[in-house]
Amino acid sequence: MSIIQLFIGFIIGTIIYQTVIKTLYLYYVYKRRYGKDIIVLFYPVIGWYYFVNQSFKKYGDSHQFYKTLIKENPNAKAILALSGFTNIITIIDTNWVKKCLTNQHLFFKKDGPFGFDLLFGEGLLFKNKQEWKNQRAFLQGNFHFNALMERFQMFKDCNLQFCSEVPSNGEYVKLDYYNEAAKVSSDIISYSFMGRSINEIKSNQKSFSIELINLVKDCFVYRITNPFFMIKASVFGPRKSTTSFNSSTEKGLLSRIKSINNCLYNIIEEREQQLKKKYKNHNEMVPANFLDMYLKEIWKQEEENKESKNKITLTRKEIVNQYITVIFAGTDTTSHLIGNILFELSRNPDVYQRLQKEIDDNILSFENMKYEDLNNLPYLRLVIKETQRLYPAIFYLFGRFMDKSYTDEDLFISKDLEVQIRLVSQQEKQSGLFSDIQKFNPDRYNSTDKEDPYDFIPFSAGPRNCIGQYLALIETKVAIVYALKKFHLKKRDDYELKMFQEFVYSPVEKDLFYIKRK
Ligand code: HEM
Repeated sequence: MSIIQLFIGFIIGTIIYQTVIKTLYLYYVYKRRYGKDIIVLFYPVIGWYYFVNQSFKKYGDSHQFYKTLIKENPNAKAILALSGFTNIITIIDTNWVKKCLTNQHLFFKKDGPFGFDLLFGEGLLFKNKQEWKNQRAFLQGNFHFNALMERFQMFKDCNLQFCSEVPSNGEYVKLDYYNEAAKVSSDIISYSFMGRSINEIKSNQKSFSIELINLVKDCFVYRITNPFFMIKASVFGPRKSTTSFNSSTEKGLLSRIKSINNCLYNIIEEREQQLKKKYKNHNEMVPANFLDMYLKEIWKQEEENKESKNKITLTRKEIVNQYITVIFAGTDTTSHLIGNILFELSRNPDVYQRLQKEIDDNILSFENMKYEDLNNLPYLRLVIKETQRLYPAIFYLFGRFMDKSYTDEDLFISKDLEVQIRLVSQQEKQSGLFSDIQKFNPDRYNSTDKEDPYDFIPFSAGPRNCIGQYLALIETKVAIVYALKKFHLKKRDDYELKMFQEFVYSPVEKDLFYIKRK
């Protein structure tokens, strides 16, 4: 038997084991244990992305298929699915979700978009165990209220470019509001991390952060839609598959990744030289942004290393990957929240008027607005929450894996499964607070009925929740105050709302309302 025949035999054997033997065994174990509490789905080879597309074609909503499934099975605790070549359990039950999130240390991440190791490998989003803990502790301070308060003026400055092309002749126009908000979001994160000079850099002939976000989205879509890569990943694992047997599309993506990484290494090197000219040693240094904070730590480790031969633990790759991580995790998620709030205001005049009044009563002008003024906008807080309920940017956490199976009196998760944790569970079940689920009704959260805090957790929950959530909320509040102070919004009657999940779950049309300068 030749080597090629052996290789083909190995691939076929792996596929049969993954899709038939392992799958049937898992379904037997779960059905025996939980019966109807577990929904079973089969998407062999083509993967769930095919059904997402089918759902979009049929209902204009890529998630309608799942929403209906959960509504029709209100007591289901989880969905067990073979997607492509992977067996996945999607946890729906609120208590089970709580158990998974409070025991985050038992789960780890090992899969992500094409090239995720090169883009995020050393970043917070994909680190695990002790390394994740160290990074989280190192970064945390930058996302606390005090640190955000210091950057408040920069948050305001970045907003001045929002819808700057709207003419001053008083005419209503349509724009891609999501893209407008994305420019603001990515600038806020880039300036916080790198300082303002990042704006001058271009990669692949496009603005740096826009190229970065597009590249990560392209890598995401490629990972979940390309059968060639799906087969490769199930045989060699997602890391190795990125760099072996590359197709021309993969080579194109790799070259864009290389050029983004080169740009970032150059920025770091330049800044390092500036700092070393300005300061004699690390103790003198006053970091102006996240990059400086990292460079100070590297400098410190290098100085200590000279004397004590300690290992240098912080690398320049970590800085590059961390920047890509926060830009990616924080841009589209926040800009979609802002865009969706404005869209809902445009078509809910009562909510719009009430919020406009709250803002006008409490904030005299955008220019003089102070950080503390944001605390006087309780209705805006409800509007944000209701928008996140109707348009959850993220439906599921990144897939988690385990070293050993989890078992307690009520929950069993086999280590042979990839675990997806669903962040939206209550609303499809149509009970209590959520009886009118399609309606945009911020007041539902004013109700005395108690919701379980784990029913809806747009920023996730537990120790591995979103590190940027306060930044996102402050940025959103500033953006909404700016929009309502400077512009009028008007409903568009001729649109059809269609929702699709790429990285974030978002409207397909991006110019869903009219806007006019005040
Ligand atoms: C509305 C806006 C946002 C939403 C809905 C959101 C949602 C989330 C969710 C659900 C997770 C958990 C992911 C997982 O465990 O698989 C997460 C993690 C994360 N988010 Fe956000 N996020 C938002 C804004 C931001 C911003 C503005 C930043 C940074 C500037 C950010 C940075 C991160 C990072 C670094 C993680 C990984 C945390 C860790 O693993 O310890 N996010 N986010």
